Amino acid sequence: MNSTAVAAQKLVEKTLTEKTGAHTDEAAALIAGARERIDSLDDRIIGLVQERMAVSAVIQEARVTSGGRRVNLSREMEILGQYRDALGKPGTSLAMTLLELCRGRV
Ligand SMILES: O=C(O)C(=O)C[C@]1(C(=O)O)C=C[C@@H](O)C=C1
Repeated sequence: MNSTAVAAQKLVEKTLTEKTGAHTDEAAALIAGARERIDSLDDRIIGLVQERMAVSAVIQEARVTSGGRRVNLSREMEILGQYRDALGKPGTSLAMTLLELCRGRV
């Protein structure tokens, strides 16, 4: 590497360190790699949420078309319990947000 390349590389490293909040290059590299995995997981989670919304709409449409109510509270209680059992109290909030996204899309 010539001196310009070394200077450019240093600039990149400094930026990476600043971006991650790490105090060593090693930690900055680890964090950058892990953030890529998180971005990929978040993409998949968003896709799954969108898929859940579509499936929920099919159920609600069938129920409403058959003369029933769009919302089914006993089923919502089951879902809230499942998330709370798996994730603790914040799981309940997550499930409520998911149900809010899924309700009313018929
Ligand atoms: O399972 C159902 O009966 C649904 O309508 C799906 C769903 C959900 O998104 O999980 C949505 C609305 C209901 O109030 C309960 C649950």
